[in-house]
Amino acid sequence: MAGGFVLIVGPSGAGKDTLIALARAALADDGRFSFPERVVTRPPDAFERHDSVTVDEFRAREAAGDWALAWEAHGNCYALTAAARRQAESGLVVVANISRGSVAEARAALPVLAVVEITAAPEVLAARIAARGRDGDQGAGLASRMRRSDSAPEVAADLRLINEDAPATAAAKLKALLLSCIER
Ligand SMILES: Nc1ncnc2c1ncn2[C@@H]1O[C@H](COP(=O)(O)OP(=O)(O)O)[C@@H](O)[C@H]1O
Ligand SMILES: O=P(O)(O)OC[C@H]1O[C@H](OP(=O)(O)OP(=O)(O)O)[C@H](O)[C@@H]1O
Repeated sequence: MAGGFVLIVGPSGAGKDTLIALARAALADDGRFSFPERVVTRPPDAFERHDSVTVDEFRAREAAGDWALAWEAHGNCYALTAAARRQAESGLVVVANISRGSVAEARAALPVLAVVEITAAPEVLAARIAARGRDGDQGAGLASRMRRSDSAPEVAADLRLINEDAPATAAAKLKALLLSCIER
């Protein structure tokens, strides 16, 4: 089996973290998959398991070559680690959420098995972000996330999931795509 990344992208509120968490739970006993934590300069929260670091720590680790892919958005710095890349290179299917703007760079620099775009109608996104209530999800933060949805680049995705029904519906399709990566 050739390992590599399955990259999850889409606008704020589409359900990326939700579907990744459901797929991770469904595949928890399957050692062929990895769902590594991203490194983010955001305090720990209940919405996404991530490795929370300061900006200074992020920059120091960047200088040390610790990142496989890094980007900035919403006033935060984000990275996938070199350790995650080594997992992909050693044969695991590594599932991670990145920026739509980083897809081309990721395809050029990393072993990428598939890009999955999660989406939903703009009014659905706005309602979900407002209801989510994470720091930055209200007022100007909500407006900025919605503007970013509109201005994002077209994504060359291998699978597009419209997550407007129950989360389990799209999560089952994501799980099927992940298992198909193993069988290639
Ligand atoms: N299919 C769905 N139906 C209803 N609510 C959903 C669905 N998928 C996700 N949500 C909710 O929408 C909000 C945004 O989901 P989240 O996974 O944080 O999106 P993203 O990571 O793409 O920004 C969360 O509060 C989540 O519980
Ligand atoms: O360039 P974009 O495609 O707009 O994506 C920018 C960032 O936003 C999302 O992160 P985050 O989880 O912080 O935000 P979200 O939950 O509101 O999508 C996504 O995972 C990227 O890290």
